[in-house]
Amino acid sequence: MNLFDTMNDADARHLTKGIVISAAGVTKQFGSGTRALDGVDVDVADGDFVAVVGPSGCGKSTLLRMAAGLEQPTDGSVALATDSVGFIFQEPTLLPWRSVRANVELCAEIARLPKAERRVRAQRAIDAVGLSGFEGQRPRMLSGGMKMRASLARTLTSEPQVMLLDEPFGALDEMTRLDMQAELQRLYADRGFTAMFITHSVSEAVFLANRVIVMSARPGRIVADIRIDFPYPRDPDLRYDNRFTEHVADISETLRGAR
Ligand SMILES: Nc1ncnc2c1ncn2[C@@H]1O[C@H](COP(=O)(O)OP(=O)(O)OP(=O)(O)O)[C@@H](O)[C@H]1O
Repeated sequence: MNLFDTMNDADARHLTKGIVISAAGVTKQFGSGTRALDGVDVDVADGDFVAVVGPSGCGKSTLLRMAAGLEQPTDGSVALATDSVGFIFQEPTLLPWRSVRANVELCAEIARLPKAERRVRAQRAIDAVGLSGFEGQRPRMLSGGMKMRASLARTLTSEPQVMLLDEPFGALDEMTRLDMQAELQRLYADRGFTAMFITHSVSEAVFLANRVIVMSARPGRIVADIRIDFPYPRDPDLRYDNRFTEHVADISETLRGAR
């Protein structure tokens, strides 16, 4: 399906062809008086993998929540070209009374996919995130990392056109995190969804994204927008490539100046 077939009129007014997420002049002032974002302009093209890095509290989650329609800007506008969106929060948010399999099937169930199709997709996603053998477990039996894997599998099962990910791997141990990064970029290479991914890890951003956006301290503004041109799928050894470490050094330097 063409993304733009699903655009509603309000979105269409804001979006030019090929742009899936568009934030224009976005400012967010909370009722508490906190000004989280200040004049943010960003366009995410169809098929882009955009990572967003920035100091803690600079408004990254707020921007992502706006893209998902969970928050409204005080000024400016945010438009999304599709309602096929998967959101992965910092917390895995699994239903405790459901098994892993039943949790993973949930999005596909809500999307009313036939049961057999749900089963196949859920199993594929469970295998992809390394949870095979745990299908019958309840969430309380899982480690934090396994819960996050189940959450990722649940979102993958509905095969969203846009994935909005808010520090999904932040709670994982280093080895698991590297495995999940490898898995996510492989899935991205296979499925070609559009992604907006928030992280505090510059090397995670460079490994996953074809574009890294650096935000300033609150109120967040965009201070850099860097292309990362390594082809997908990416080999984990890319991390030892000089061009990779140069990107990490440049972005880290920009981040230091943005605090
Ligand atoms: N609903 C809310 N009401 C009031 N203030 C809020 C609300 N949501 C977020 N904030 C404030 O807005 C600012 C930006 O928050 P946000 O969570 O977007 O930042 P962030 O860059 O994602 O932070 P972190 O990297 O620490 O997760 C913070 O100061 C936060 O306390």
